[in-house]
Amino acid sequence: MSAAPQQVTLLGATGSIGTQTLEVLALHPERYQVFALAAGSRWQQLAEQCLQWQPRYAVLADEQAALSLRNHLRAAGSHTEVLAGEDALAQVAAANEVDTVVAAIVGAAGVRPTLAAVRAGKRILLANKEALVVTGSLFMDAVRAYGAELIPVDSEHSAIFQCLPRGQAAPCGTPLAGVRRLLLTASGGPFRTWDAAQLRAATPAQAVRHPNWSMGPKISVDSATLMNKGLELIEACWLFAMPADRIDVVVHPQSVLHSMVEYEDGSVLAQLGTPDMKTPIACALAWPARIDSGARRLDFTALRGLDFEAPDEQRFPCLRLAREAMQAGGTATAVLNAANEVAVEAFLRQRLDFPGIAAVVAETLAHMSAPACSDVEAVLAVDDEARQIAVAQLMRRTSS
Ligand SMILES: NC(=O)C1=CN([C@@H]2O[C@H](COP(=O)(O)OP(=O)(O)OC[C@H]3O[C@@H](n4cnc5c(N)ncnc54)[C@H](OP(=O)(O)O)[C@@H]3O)[C@@H](O)[C@H]2O)C=CC1
Ligand SMILES: CC(=O)[C@@H](O)[C@H](O)COP(=O)(O)O
Ligand SMILES: [Mn+2]
Repeated sequence: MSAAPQQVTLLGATGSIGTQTLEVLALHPERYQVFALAAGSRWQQLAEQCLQWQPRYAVLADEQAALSLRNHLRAAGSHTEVLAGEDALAQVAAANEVDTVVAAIVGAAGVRPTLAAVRAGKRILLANKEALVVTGSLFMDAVRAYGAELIPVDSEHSAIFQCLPRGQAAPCGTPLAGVRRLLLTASGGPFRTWDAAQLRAATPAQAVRHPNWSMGPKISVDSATLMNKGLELIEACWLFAMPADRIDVVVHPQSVLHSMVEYEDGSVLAQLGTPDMKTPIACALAWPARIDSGARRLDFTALRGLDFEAPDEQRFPCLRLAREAMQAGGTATAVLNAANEVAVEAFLRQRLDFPGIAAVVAETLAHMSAPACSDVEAVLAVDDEARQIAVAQLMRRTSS
């Protein structure tokens, strides 16, 4: 007898990870059913997805956009119930009927809905790295306390997860025995070979043109500054209970080798594949089983070589800032993330130049004490304060 299909809630359905998740789900209708689709405000995109997938619920954070979606779906004869607001995101993440929650909202906006899924003990497929960067130990404590299952979707963390002994990966709480260090690969982004003068003139259109991956605008800019690798270093610290000084970053411009685990005996295990997020998404969905992802297969005879080099923290200081924030502890990583979100948004709106992103993050960190917090709402209050300080730093820079 075949098992009943898993019920999936997809947070961030209209985004890059969200749409690629639906592509994978479409290959396996016997294994997965969509229970809820959720996004921020782009109701037309969500409407199309709802008409195709007929989920029980559709949720938009934006109330006005939810009204438009409700009217549209009613007129089209859809039975999908439309909900609005942050509480509704948490509701569909925690609903009893749901087995798996794909956490693919971008930024700290994903903290509360993702934690709702954690507290309901769901199987969580985590793309929303910022949720972990912001809440860190509170997030991992909740995973353990509520018996949730956490499977990484981020390509590097999926690679590490696959290279660790099966069944012993996150959330272990202590570094795995026998593991010496983790090696995170970085593409180096679109500006890998650019000098300081070129970086000062870099435009948003150039920054979002990633050499290997097709992704949303925020993470694409993070890749260009190397803040993405900084956020991933913090993400790896929490997921694999590794201190920051046992995680190295190595630039690998081809993005074919997605990260590595070095063991005490000198063995280094790596996971390889074409740069296509459908592979880690399918891996997380079916883990420990393996299913077709629809990704193009890796043709070794077509590879022109795999290159590796050290990251340049002079030109790309965000990686160092992230490592230092992790080592500082308290809520420093929440401050780093909040300032980065403000600065990236300003850069995308052409209100800040490219080097200004790292500068605003550094100045915000310097202006805050970043105390340790014992609950998530207190961390989110620090996030809020950091955003206000980052905006003040932005205004100071643009008025001088
Ligand atoms: N794209 C990729 O290849 C990878 C992404 N990730 C991570 O996955 C996450 C998503 O990235 P990506 O898909 O690129 O981002 P996108 O910008 O493409 O999509 C973001 C999604 O989040 C939704 N969203 C934004 N704000 C809110 C909100 N306040 N409440 C509810 N939903 C909201 C958007 O809805 P709307 O469309 O309505 O605005 C959209 O569905 C990020 O944390 C990123 O770092 C990790 C590895 C790879
Ligand atoms: C696909 C994925 O996981 C992204 O986080 C990707 O790694 C970004 O590439 P960079 O290595 O350039 O940050
Ligand atoms: Mn990644």
